[in-house]
Amino acid sequence: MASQGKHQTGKNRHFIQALRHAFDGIVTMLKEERNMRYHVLAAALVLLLGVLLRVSTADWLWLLLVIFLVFAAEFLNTVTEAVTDLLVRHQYDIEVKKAKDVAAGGVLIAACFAIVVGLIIFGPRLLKLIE
Ligand SMILES: Nc1ncnc2c1ncn2[C@@H]1O[C@H](COP(=O)(O)OP(=O)(O)OP(=O)(O)O)[C@@H](O)[C@H]1O
Repeated sequence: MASQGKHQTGKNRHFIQALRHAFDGIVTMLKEERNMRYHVLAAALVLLLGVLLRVSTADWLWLLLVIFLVFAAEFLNTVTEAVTDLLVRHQYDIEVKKAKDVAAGGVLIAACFAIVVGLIIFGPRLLKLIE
């Protein structure tokens, strides 16, 4: 394993080590990315609503799909920010702007898709409750 002091810089040697680093990545997202915490909160509310309104198995699959799409888009957004910040060290760069804006656009598209799916699944049920 390549290392700088006690810090690993090379490939993982076994599955558990890879798993630990992947877990570190998830913890970092939750600790350092405010938007990720909002996504987790929104996902928890969606799951609670799904349980309360007893949605069907097919609806659960859609809800889980959009939740994980938003999470994946946010992870890619953070990777883009980290790598581009490393490249330019906070200097303005038009290509960095493009990369960051596109990555943020990906999150926005995924979030809009999630809202549409949520409205289709929960909208009629919530309206029935109100009527
Ligand atoms: N080095 C740079 N060069 C050019 N534009 C930049 C640069 N850094 C940031 N920007 C612009 O600022 C916007 C916000 O930057 P960045 O995504 O780093 O901030 P953020 O608010 O921390 O994002 P998030 O809330 O997703 O973590 C980018 O979408 C981009 O338009």
